[in-house]
Amino acid sequence: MSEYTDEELSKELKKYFKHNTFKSDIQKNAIKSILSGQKDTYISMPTGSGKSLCYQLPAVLQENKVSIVISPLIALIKNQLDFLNQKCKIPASTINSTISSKERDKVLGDLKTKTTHIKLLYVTPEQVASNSFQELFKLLFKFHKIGFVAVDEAHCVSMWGHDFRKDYLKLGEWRSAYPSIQFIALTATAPVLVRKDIIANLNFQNPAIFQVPCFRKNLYYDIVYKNLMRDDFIELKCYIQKCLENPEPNTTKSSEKPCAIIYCRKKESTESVALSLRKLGLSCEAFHSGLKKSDKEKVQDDWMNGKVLVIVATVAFGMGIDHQHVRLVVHWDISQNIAAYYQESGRAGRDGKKSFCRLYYDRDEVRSITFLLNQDLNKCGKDTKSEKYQRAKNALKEFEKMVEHCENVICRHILFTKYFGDPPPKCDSMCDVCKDKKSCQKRLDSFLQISASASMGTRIRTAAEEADFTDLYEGGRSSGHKGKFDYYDNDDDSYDNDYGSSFRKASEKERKEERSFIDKQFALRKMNAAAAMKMNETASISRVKSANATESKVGLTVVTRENYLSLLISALKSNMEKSALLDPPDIPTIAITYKDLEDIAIDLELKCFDSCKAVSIYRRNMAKETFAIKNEARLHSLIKNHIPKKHKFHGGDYKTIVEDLKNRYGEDVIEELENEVEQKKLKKEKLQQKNNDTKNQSKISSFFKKEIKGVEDFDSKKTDIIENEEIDKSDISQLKLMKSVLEDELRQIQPEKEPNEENMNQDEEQSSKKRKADGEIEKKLQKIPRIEEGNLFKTANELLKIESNRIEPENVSFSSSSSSIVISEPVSENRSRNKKKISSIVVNTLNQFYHDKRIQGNDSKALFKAIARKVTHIFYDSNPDVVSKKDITDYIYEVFYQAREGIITKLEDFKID
Ligand SMILES: Nc1ncnc2c1ncn2[C@@H]1O[C@H](COP(=O)(O)OP(=O)(O)OP(=O)(O)O)[C@@H](O)[C@H]1O
Repeated sequence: MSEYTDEELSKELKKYFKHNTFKSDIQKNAIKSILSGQKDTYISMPTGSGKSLCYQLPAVLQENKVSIVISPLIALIKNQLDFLNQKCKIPASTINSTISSKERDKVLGDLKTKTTHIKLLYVTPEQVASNSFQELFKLLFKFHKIGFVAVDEAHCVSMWGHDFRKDYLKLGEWRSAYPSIQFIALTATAPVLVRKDIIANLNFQNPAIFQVPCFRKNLYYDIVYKNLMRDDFIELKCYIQKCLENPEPNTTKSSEKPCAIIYCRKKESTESVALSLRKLGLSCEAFHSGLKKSDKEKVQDDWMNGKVLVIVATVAFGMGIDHQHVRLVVHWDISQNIAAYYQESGRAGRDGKKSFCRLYYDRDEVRSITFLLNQDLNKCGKDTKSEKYQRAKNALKEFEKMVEHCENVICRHILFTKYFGDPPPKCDSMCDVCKDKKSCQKRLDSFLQISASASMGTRIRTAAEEADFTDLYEGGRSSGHKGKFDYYDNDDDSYDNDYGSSFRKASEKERKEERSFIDKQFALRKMNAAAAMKMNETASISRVKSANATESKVGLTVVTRENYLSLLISALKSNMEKSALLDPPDIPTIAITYKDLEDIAIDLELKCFDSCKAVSIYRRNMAKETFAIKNEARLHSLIKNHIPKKHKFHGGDYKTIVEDLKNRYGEDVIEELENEVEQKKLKKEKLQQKNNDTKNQSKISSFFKKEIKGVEDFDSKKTDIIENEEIDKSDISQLKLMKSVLEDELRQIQPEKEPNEENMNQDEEQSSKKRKADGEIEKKLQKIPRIEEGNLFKTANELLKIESNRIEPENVSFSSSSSSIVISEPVSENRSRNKKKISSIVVNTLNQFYHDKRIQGNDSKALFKAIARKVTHIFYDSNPDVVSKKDITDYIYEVFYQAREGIITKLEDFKID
C-alpha cells in the first residue's frame, strides 16, 4: 500500500466521507499505519469515536482490491452498508441471506472480474467458516485481490469479552493459513485481559496497537438508588425532561433533537417502563426482540428521526446504531458487567456535547441476576477447569464488581479507567461522587439502611430518607424526600398541567387531603407491586442462594429460608455488637457492614440447605447455627475471617484508616469513635465486676425470655449481654452438682443397675470406644458458647464415667451413612436398655446447656431433670426402632431455639415432628 502525507489523507477523507478533519490523532495514525500495510493492527477506541473509518478509508484507497470485514450481526452489516452505499457512495456489499440471489451473483461477478469495484465485503464469522466463502477467499488471494481483513467487534474473540462467540475463535486458525494478509482487530475499549486474548487468538505477531483512553469527559455519570425514590416513573420522567431540554427547539432538525435510551434487563420491563412514561406524557416507545420486524424498524426509525424521543430497549439495542445526539442513557436495571455498562452508556454524547448516564440501582435486581448467574455456574458441572465453568465464574465475578461499584462512593469514571487499565481521569465534577461526595455517601448510607431494614422485614423511615436529593436533578426537581410536594412547586409546565397548578390554587385543607390521597396511592402501588412480586417471583427476589431449588426439599419454602436467613443475620449482628462490648477492638470495626453480615449468612444458609435432605434437618441445622452464633461471646470466626467486599479500601495501617474515616464521615468522627471505645472498655470492666450475678429464673419461659429480648432489642440497638462467667477449673462443687443432677436424673428415668464384675470389665474395655462416639457430640457442643475448654470436658467425662456404668457400648456404633450414632437394637427387644441410651444422650447434651447456664433459676436442677425426662420420653414414646443420636441432639438444640423464639413456653409444648 502507499504512504500518505497528512494533507493527502485529509483530502481523501473529505472526498469520500465528507469529514473535514480526523476525529482524533489516534484515528489518523491508525489509518496511516494500516495504509503502510506492514503490520497487523489492534485498534481499541470507545464507542462513537470513529473506529469504522479506521478500516473504511484504507479500504477505499486500495485499487482493485476488496477488504473483508467480519462483523457479528447482520443488522450491524446492514447499517454499515446503508451508510457506505447511500451516504458515501462507496461500493460495499455482503453475501448473506439478506440479499437476493440476483444481487449475490452480481457481487460475486464483480469480485471475480479483472477490475473489482467493491471495496468492502462484509461477512459474519459463520460465513467465513463456510466452504463457499473459503473457496472465494482462496481465489481472491490467488489473484492478489485481498486488501486486508478487518475483524470488527473483536472482543467476540475473547472468552472474557462480554459477547464471546465461538465462531470468532476459528478465525485465528484461518488467519494462520494466510500469514501475509494484514489483519486488523477493532473493538470498543477493552480490558487488558481481553486485549491480550484478541491478539493471541487471532495469531497477531507484534501488532501495531492504537488505544484511546477510555475517559469520556463529556459524559456525566451518576447512580440513583431505587429505594430512595418516592415515585419511580414521575422522577424518571422529570429527569429525562431535564436532560433533553433543547435550548434551540425551533432551529433543530428533527433528526438532531436530543433523545434518550433507557435500558432494561427484560422485555416485559421495556414495555411497562415505556407505558408508564407514555402515561406521564413522554414520547416513548419500547424496543425488544419480541416485536415484529416491521414494528422494530418503525420504532428505530422514529427514534432516529426524532419522532420518538425516548426508546426503552433491552441491551441488544444500540450496537451499530449511530445516533449523535443521544443526551441521556439510563440503565433502569444494573448492567451485567463494567464493559457492557461502559459500552451501553457510551452511546450518549457521541457529538461531544455534555450528556448524562444514569444507573438506577436496587438489590432486588442484583439478587435476580446473581441467582441467574449462579444457576449458569451450577449448570457447568464439576469440571472447574472447563471453559464453560470459567466463563460462568468470571461472569459472576464481573457482575460482583458492578455491584461493588454501585454500593461504593468512588468516582464513577474511575470504575472504567481502572477496569481498562488507564491512568485515573480528571473527572472535574463529571460524576455525582466528584460533584458532591458527602451527599453521595449520605444517599448510599440511606440505601444500605433501608435495604437492611427491608430485608429484616421492617421498614424504618430514617432521617436520611428525609434528606434533600435535589442535586440528583442538577438543580431540577427534588426527588420528593425533602418535601412531598416539591414536585408541584417548581415551574415545570408539563408537570403543572397534570397536577401542580391545581395544588397551588387549593386551600390548605384540600391540599392536605389530596396529599394524603396521593400518598396512599403511592403506597398502594408499591404494595401491589410487592405483593405481585411475592406471589410470582419470590424465588427470584430472594436473598438466599439456589432459591429455585428450595422445593427440592419437600415442604420447605423460600419464605421460610428467608426467615431463617434473617435470624442468622440478626445473630451475627448481635454477636458483633456483644463481642465489641466485651472486647473492644483498638480500632472500630466499621469495615463490616450489614451487607457483609448478609453475605456471611447467605453462604452459611446455603451450606445448611445443601447439606440436608429433609426440611426438619434443615430447620434444626439453621436453629443450631443461629443459636451458636448468637451466643458466641467472642467475635465469631466467620466475621473475623470475613473480607469485606465493598470496603476493601478500609485496609491498611491505623493512619490510613483514620484518614479514610475522616474523608468519609468528617473530622469529628475520630474523636467520637475514640470516646465510644473508651466507654466500651469501661462497660466491660463493670461487666466483669458483675459477672457473678445469678439470675432468678425458675421457668423455662423466663429463661428463654432473655434470649427473645435479645432479638427484640436488635433494632433499638440495646445489646443483651450474657455474662461471660469464667468457671473456675477447680470448681469442684460445680462438678459435684452436675454429677448429682445426673445421678438423680438417671435414677428417675431408669431402674438402678446392679454393677457386677462382668459388666464392669466390659465397660472398662469399651469405654474408649464409647468416648470416641461421644466425641462427635463434644465436637458439636464446642459450638455452644461460653464453655471454657477443659471445664466442659472434665464435666463431660465425669458424666460419661457415670453413664458408662449403665450403657451397653457394643450397641453404640458409627453409622457409615450419617456418621451419627445409631442405636440399632429394636426397642421391642430391649426397651429398657434403649431408654437408658436415649436418656444418657439427652442428659449428656442437656448437661452442656446446664453447664452453660442456659438452664437457670432457683430450681435449675429440677428444671434440668424435667427437660431431660420430657425429651427422653418423647423419643422413647415415639418408639422408633432406630433412634439416631444426631436426632436427639438436634432436637435438643431445636427445643432451645424454639423456646427462645417463644414457640415453646412450657414442657407440654415439647413435640416431635
Ligand atoms: N473524522 C471524523 N469526523 C467526523 N465524524 C466522524 C469522523 N470519523 C467518524 N465519524 C463519525 O462518528 C460517528 C461514529 O463513528 P463509528 O460508528 O465508526 O464509531 P465506532 O467507534 O465504530 O462506534 P461503535 O463502537 O458504536 O460502533 C459516525 O457517525 C461517523 O460517521
